[in-house]
Amino acid sequence: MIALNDIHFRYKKKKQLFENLNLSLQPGFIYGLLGKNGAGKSSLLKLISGLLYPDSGECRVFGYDASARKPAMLQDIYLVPEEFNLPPISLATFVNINSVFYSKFSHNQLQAYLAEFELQEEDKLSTLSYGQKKKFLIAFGLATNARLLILDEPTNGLDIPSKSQFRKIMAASLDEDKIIVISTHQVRDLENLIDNIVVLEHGNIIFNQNIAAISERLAFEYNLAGIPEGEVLYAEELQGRKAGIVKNLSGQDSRVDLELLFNGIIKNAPVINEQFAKLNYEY
Ligand SMILES: Nc1ncnc2c1ncn2[C@@H]1O[C@H](COP(=O)(O)OP(=O)(O)OP(=O)(O)O)[C@@H](O)[C@H]1O
Repeated sequence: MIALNDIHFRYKKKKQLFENLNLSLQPGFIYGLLGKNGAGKSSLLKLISGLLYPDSGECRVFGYDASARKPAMLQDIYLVPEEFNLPPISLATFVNINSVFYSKFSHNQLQAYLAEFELQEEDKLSTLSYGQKKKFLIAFGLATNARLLILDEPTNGLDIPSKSQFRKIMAASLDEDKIIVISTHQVRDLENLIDNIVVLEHGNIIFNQNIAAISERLAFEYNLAGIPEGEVLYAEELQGRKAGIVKNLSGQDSRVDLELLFNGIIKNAPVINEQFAKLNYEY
């Protein structure tokens, strides 16, 4: 489990980014971390992986203090960053150098992922496109079998077939011990993949719910004509019509539209959160 307790953090000469931030992430789930540019997603991921230290509070990863960066913790974390510089060596050499840090690294799994992403081990990293480099890091990260896999904008640069391969591979790689955190702007890429949505805004967690609760409480409509105003929680123009989020009064689970949900949360989080107040109380 990962627990962030009362985290305070600011970059030098910048205003406070996180103040009293609390978050808990459980094994067996894929978390989607969403937020506008500058909301604090990458900073939060760096705090979790011990690359940034909180000014106060603590971040515990599988019982370890993340900022201590103990080897036992580090071998159980893999972060695929949004931006990276890879050395001009072959994929195979990169794997030989780096796999030793991960005691559960599987060369067989790596080969299967590389084949899926159509990458050759003898290719030089410097000759790969941005999307191919990203796919290589994702494949390497999965093959580490780290219990915490963090992916910052993983689908950025991936073509359409690679995005669906990515979703398939991610879903298949999750087991009850693993926590996968995916940060992205491309919310549609996470559809049918994530179990929980965490939305950050100006360093605050403004929404944190699981998909099952969302599909039970909210419904996503592409034509709001005829829906009583009191049931509409969020509306936006979509191809000349009004689309939006409504209260789910049908008793049936809805199909969650992550883009509408994200827009609704950013526009009016309290109204959306209100729908979950009873649910939280019940638990
Ligand atoms: N190294 C840094 N030094 C100073 N300020 C930083 C640094 N990195 C990020 N920030 C600031 O912290 C805030 C959060 O940035 P962060 O990169 O965590 O956001 P983000 O949600 O990942 O954004 P994006 O979606 O654009 O990648 C921003 O205001 C940013 O300017």
